[in-house]
Amino acid sequence: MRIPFIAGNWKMFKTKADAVKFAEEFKSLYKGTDIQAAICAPFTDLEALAEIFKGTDIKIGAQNVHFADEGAYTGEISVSMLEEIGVDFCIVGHSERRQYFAETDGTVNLKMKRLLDSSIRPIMCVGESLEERDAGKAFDRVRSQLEQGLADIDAEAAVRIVIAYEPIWAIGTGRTATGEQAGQMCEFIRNTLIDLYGEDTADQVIIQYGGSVKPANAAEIMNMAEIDGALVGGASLKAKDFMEIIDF
Ligand SMILES: O=C[C@H](O)COP(=O)(O)O
Repeated sequence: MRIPFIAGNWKMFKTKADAVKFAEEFKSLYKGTDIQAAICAPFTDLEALAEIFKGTDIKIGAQNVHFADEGAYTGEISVSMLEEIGVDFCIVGHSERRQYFAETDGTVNLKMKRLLDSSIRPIMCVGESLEERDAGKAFDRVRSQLEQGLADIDAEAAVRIVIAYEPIWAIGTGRTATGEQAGQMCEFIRNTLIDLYGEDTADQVIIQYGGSVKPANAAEIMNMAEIDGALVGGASLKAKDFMEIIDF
């Protein structure tokens, strides 16, 4: 039985003061639902969010992590540093990190393995560009991201993974994939997971859709059979909008 999971990804928005304001408002709106909710915030906001959400079901997530335990990696953050402040989830391989920070399927795989060896659950992002979609290569691209990102990860670990399907052409553009397009790719992801791990394991993996999810289209997306949740960018920045998505 998969518990639906809706996570906000704040990207590089919100100072600590902004985060505290959001969290207090969101906590007052959040009445507890059957949906798991989380906010993936900038590193500098995480400790404050952990403190405010303590004792609630609202989880917190980071947006990136380094795969090494420690070392001379200026500007990086380790898994233990995140664990120490009570982080529950961590996004890995978001298309913006692939595009602007040279994240590759190889580094995604290293980060996935390091996180799966910790208490933090990874949210691994996959998705094709518009050129790939137009060239009929969307499914090949996503399959290759899954195969490489999940290389050498066994079924026992794989059940803790969240996969977020985020078509790059739908991120921040207002151009959402239709429920049918998103549902079709998420079904393909489930079938790929069946090939890699067998039905029992694949059945337990949460698959989210991300890309211009808003209160107005959340129900259409969430009602697709193989979509278990959403990774929400822009619309997670306002407590009321994010709550409306969770209450779809
Ligand atoms: O991680 C979230 C996605 O990049 C979607 O962002 P968006 O909802 O602003 O399109």
